[in-house]
Amino acid sequence: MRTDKETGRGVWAKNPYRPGDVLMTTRPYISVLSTHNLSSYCSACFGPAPPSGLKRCTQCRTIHYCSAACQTRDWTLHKRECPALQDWAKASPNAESLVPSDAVRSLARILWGKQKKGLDSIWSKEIDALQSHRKSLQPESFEVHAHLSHALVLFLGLSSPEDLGPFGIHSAGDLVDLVSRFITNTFTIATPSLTPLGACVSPLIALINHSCEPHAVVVFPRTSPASAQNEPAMQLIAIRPILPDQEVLITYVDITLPRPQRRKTLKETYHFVCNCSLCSNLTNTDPRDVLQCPKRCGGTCPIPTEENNITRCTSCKAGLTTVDEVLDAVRIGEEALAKATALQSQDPVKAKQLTTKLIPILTSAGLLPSAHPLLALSRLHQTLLLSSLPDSLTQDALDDVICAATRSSAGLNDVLLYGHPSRGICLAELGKLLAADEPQPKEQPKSQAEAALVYPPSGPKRLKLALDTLIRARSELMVGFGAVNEGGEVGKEVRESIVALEKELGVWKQGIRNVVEDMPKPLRKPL
Ligand SMILES: C[S@@+](CC[C@H](N)C(=O)[O-])C[C@H]1O[C@@H](n2cnc3c(N)ncnc32)[C@H](O)[C@@H]1O
Repeated sequence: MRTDKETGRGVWAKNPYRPGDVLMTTRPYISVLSTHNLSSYCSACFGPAPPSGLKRCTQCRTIHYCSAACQTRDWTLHKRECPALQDWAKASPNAESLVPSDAVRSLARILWGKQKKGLDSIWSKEIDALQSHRKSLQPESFEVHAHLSHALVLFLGLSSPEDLGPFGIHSAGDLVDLVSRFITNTFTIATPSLTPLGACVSPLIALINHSCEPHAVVVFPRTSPASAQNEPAMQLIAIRPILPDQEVLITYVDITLPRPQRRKTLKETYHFVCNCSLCSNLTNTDPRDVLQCPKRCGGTCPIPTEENNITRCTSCKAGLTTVDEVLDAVRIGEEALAKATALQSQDPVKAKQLTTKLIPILTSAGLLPSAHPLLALSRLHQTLLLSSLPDSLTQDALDDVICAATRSSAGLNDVLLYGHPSRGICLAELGKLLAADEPQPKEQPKSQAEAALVYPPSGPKRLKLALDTLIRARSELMVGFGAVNEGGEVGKEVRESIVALEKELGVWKQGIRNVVEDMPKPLRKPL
C-alpha cells in the first residue's frame, strides 16, 4: 500500500503479474444478500440453494442457510440481527418493507461487527480508516444520508442517534462518516456468472483505486463447493500484464458506458474527476460512441451530440446527413433503456417490448453493436429473452436469444479487453445456447452463398460454431476468473460442455465415415 497526494491510499504491485494471475484472495468483513435474493441464496456462503433446499431461520423467518455449518458461522452477527429483523417486520407498515434495505442491513452488520471485535481492534480500525467524503458531500446527497441514518437507528432498536455511543459513534459527523465510508467502499457480490447478489465491504479490496482501463478485476469464482466456509471469496485477478512498482487499478463503474456517464457516476458516488488513460484520450474514436460510415465504406464516425452535430467518417470523410434521426434514436434509446431497466423485475413483458422495439431503431440509425445505448439494450434484451424462454422451447425463441447474445458479444468484444469476465460469460452463454438441442431444425440452405446469409446455422454447422464459441469462452474465462481456478465455476462447466460437444461431433463425423465406407467402392480401372 502506498499513498498518493491525489488518489489517497492505493495498491502497488511488488511482483510482475500476467493476465489470469490471482493477485489476492480475501473474504469481505461484512456481506449481505439483496432482499430479493434472501430466500434463494445462503446468507453465509452466498451459494445457491442445494437440492435439499435452504433452511430458514425459525425466529426471523427472513435469513436462509444452506447448512448448519453456515448457520453457525453467521451466528455471531445474526444473533444481533435476528431480533432486529423481527422488530422491523412487526413495525412495518406494508408487505413491501418487511426487511430493511441492503444498505441498512450492511451498516448494522458493520456496527455489530465493531462491537463484537472491539472498538480498538484492528478490524474496527480498518473500517474506520476507509475513505469518507463527509467534507465534500453535495446537498443532493444529504437526503440519502439522512434517510439511511434514520433507518439504521430504527433497525438497531435505538430511540435516537445519541444512543450510538457503544458503536463508537459520538456525533452527527461520525454518523455521516459511517454512511459515506459505506457508499464509497461497498462492493457488489456477484455469482460466478456475474449476476449481482448483494453488497459487501472488504477494507483490503477497498484500498484499490479506479481506472476506466483497469489492470485487474474483482470476481467471486466459487471454485470448490467443498470450501463453503471460505465463501464468499473475493479474488483480485490481473487482466493485463502488471509490472513491479505499477499501481493496480480496478474499475468502479460500468466501463461499457461512454465517458460522460462514467464520469457522472464517479463524481457523484466517489467524488473525483477521472483522468485515467481512457478518459484523457479524446483523439481516438471510442467504440462506445460510434456509427457506421454513412456511405458504408467500412469506417466509422462519432455519434453526433446536440453540441457537436457535425460528424464525418474517420476513413472516407463522408459527412453524416441523418444527424436528427441519429440524435432522436439515441435519445429515445436512452429513455427506453432507463424505463426497461426499472421494469425488468416488476413487468418483464413490458421491458421486453421496449427492448424489442428500440434495438432495430438504433441499428437502422447506424449505431454499431458496441455503441451506447445499443449495447446496454442488447444485453438487457438477452437477459429478458433468456428468462422468458418457454418450457416447450421453440426454434424461433431459441434463435432469437442466440441472435441477441451474438450482438451483445460482438459489442462487448469491441469495448472490453480480451479476458474481461463479462466477455467470457457472454461467450459461454452464447456457446451453451448454440449447443442446445434444436427443437425444429431448419432446412439446410442449398448453396454456400445462401448458407452464409442464414444465422444462426442449423445442424452440424451450428454444433461446430457452438464448439468454437465455447473454446473461445474458456480461454477468456481462464483470464477473467483466474487460470488456477480453471476459469471459475463457469469455466469448469464450459470445459465439460466442450468435452460433450467434441464427442457429439466425433460421433457425427464417424457416422459420415461409416456411411461413406459402406458405399460400394468404385471399380478400379484395369491397369
Ligand atoms: C474505494 S476508495 C479507494 C482507496 C482510497 N484511495 C483510500 O485512500 O482509502 C475510493 C476513493 O479513492 C479515491 N480514488 C480512487 N480512484 C481514484 C482516481 N482514479 N482518481 C482520484 N481519486 C481516486 C476517491 O476518493 C474514491 O472515492
